[in-house]
Amino acid sequence: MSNTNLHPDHQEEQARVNDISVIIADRIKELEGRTGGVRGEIVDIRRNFWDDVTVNFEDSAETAETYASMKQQAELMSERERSFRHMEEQLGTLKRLARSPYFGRIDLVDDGVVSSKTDSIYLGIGSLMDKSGEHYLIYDWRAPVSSLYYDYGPGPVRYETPGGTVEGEMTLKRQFVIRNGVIRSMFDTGVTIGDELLQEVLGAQSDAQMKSIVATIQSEQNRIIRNEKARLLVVQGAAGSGKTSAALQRVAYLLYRYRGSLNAEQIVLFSPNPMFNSYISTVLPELGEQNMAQTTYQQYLEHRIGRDFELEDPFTGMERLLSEQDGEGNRIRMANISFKSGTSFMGVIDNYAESLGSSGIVFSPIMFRGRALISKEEMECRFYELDPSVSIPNRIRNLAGWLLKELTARGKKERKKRWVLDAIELLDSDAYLEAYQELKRKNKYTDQSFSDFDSEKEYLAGMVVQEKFKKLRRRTKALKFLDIPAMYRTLFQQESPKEVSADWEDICRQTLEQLDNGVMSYEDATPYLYLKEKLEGFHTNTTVKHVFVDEAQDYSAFQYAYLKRIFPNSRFTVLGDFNQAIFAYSGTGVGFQGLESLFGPEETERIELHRSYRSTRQIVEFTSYIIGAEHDIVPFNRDGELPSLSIVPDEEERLAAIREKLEEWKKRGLASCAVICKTAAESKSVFEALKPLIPELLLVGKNTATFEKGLLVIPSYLAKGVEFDAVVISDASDAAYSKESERKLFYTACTRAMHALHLISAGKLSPFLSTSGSESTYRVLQNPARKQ
Ligand SMILES: Nc1ncnc2c1ncn2[C@@H]1O[C@H](COP(=O)(O)OP(=O)(O)OP(=O)(O)O)[C@@H](O)[C@H]1O
Repeated sequence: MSNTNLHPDHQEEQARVNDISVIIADRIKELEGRTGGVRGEIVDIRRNFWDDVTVNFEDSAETAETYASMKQQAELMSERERSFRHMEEQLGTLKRLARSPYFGRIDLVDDGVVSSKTDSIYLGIGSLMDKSGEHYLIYDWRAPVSSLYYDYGPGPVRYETPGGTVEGEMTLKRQFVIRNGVIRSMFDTGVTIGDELLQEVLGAQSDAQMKSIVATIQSEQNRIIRNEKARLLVVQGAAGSGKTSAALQRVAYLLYRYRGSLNAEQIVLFSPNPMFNSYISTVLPELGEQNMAQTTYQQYLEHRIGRDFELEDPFTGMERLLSEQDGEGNRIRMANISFKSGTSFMGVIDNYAESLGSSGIVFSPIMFRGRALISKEEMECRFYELDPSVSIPNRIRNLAGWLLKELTARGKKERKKRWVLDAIELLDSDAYLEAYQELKRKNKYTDQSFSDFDSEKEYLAGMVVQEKFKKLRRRTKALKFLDIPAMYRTLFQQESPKEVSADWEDICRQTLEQLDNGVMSYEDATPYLYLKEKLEGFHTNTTVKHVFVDEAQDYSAFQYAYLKRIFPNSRFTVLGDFNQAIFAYSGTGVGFQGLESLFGPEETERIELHRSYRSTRQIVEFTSYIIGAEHDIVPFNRDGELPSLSIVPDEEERLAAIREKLEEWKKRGLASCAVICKTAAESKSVFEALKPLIPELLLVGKNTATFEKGLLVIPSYLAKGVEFDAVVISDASDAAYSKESERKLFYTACTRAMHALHLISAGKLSPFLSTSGSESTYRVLQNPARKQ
């Protein structure tokens, strides 16, 4: 990094930082005072709430007045609370600015201004005005003018503002690293922002949490962050090209740009696994914004259908496929997965659902005390009597209304039954007291003991039946009288729907077997939900305005079509890399690549990122060969050691080599080192063998909720999206990675390394390492690591 002492403007810039620091400190002091005052007011309002409200319920006029006065007090309190929250947010931003007020400066000469005065624009993570409130001392990085910093180097520039296009000349572009009020470094840059600063940022060690990249956003990333036109923004980017980073800064940008009309709860991010959620959780708060809603697609499925079935998660399916040998069973399973991932299966379900409009809906009888209180036949009869031109969900709702009425009527009949009389006798005295009070309130007590006894019994019988029927009513309201699992099953007992799949019969057999075991495989879950919603009505979420899908290559075309349907008012930003499409159901990323058809080309924009920032140049060159993309992926120019490979004779040596590497890296001070194994089973066995020798070793599994630094063993498919200082690929042999379907998995695993990558192979080497030309991208360590 350039030496700041040499920069001629250093003193002047430091003086400005000092001035700004004083202003920020004053503002903080003043705001803290005001915040304290508002806090006190809130405490007072809460404490005196009832003193300040005139409570009188004597007549309707008094009651209305009481409510009005309560409402007024409540409004006053929530207004105070709102301004308190706002001040707290401002305070948070000021405190962050105090540590590092800005990271960039651009000098602009506006072409349209006669005097051609140069404006110096300083960029930080929040804005700061001068005392008059008329001039910006610091511009928020998301302000329109700040875009110039990311998109241009010195020279002619243009940018859009709400008032139109502004053209001008950038005469200076300067970067700063300021920590605790002191300029650590500053330098003037050309077109690309801060190769020097980027070098430093990327060369640093990884963290348990992802960092914000606002100081070094690259122009191609800026296009993603500030895109406002596309209904569907598709980002295809190489591993480590900053897709997740761009997505998170985009959320921050949108929250700024649409402040007032968009809040964090209206943005949803689908992420690959729960651990990833923890990994990215600090980026937005660091930028002074709240986190968006985060979920995994699996969590969503579980929430919607987890009670109907044991839902297989994608990782279990993955583990099964990776561990299985090639064979007919596996071939059918692949055909099954691929068929259910496509939208043609959606068409099959549409046709099936339509046919259910005239016959075939399977109802579950409403059972009570071992008998059908309302039979399937009754429901069927009632349903198919309804006007067939009305949609199925509306007819179902109508049927539910009828069933609820029937439950009331049949409940009344039930009151005379022996079991009710028996239950009344077992009631406690509170129930009797309640009956007495209720009858008295309704003036049904006659003081004639016989009829009083009868009314009481009748009342209690009503109570008993009502209590028992509660569950039936609840289930009816939840439309549980529809037997969706049976209908989904029937779908696979049909004659082959026209030209759907040559493997239809095999697919049916395999699916039925699985359903009979009570397991819903991952590839069935969305189609099942789709059928369910076709019949019950779609659970759409109209409040969400932006959906982000990270690791977008892992979603099937079917899942995308479904997501579009449940978020009808939303724009979509999907970010993925078809070279990392490792799940069979993603059809090697077909759903992702064919996304244009979702909204049509007019509403879709596609941006490609070819530059990779995560790893050293050597690692990027090595990994690019694995997928034959050596000419497509451009490494950021950061040097490191060549990836290395140990060829070892046996398992024992393999473990010794892993241990040796981890110890070497630990000594070098690399804080996060991962041993990436192909499967969870292999991870467990490596972990168990090494744990006694390396006590701090951690095992990451699909349920691991937080991402931690340290020495980890992790299965390849869970390492998606995250990164480590150094990575050992525990088994780079032909036995582990040789099938074409495993190439992307191998690539994904290797691309997790930032600074160092080591591979170990016992036995024949994976063919993915022997692409012609790739030999020079790694070095083979001749001596196995084992120490005697
Ligand atoms: N403009 C940038 N400035 C600084 N760091 C960056 C920039 N862009 C990306 N990075 C860094 O590069 C690394 C990879 O970024 P990120 O995880 O967002 O990439 P990705 O495309 O989502 O990767 P993958 O697909 O492999 O999961 C991160 O450490 C991130 O901080």
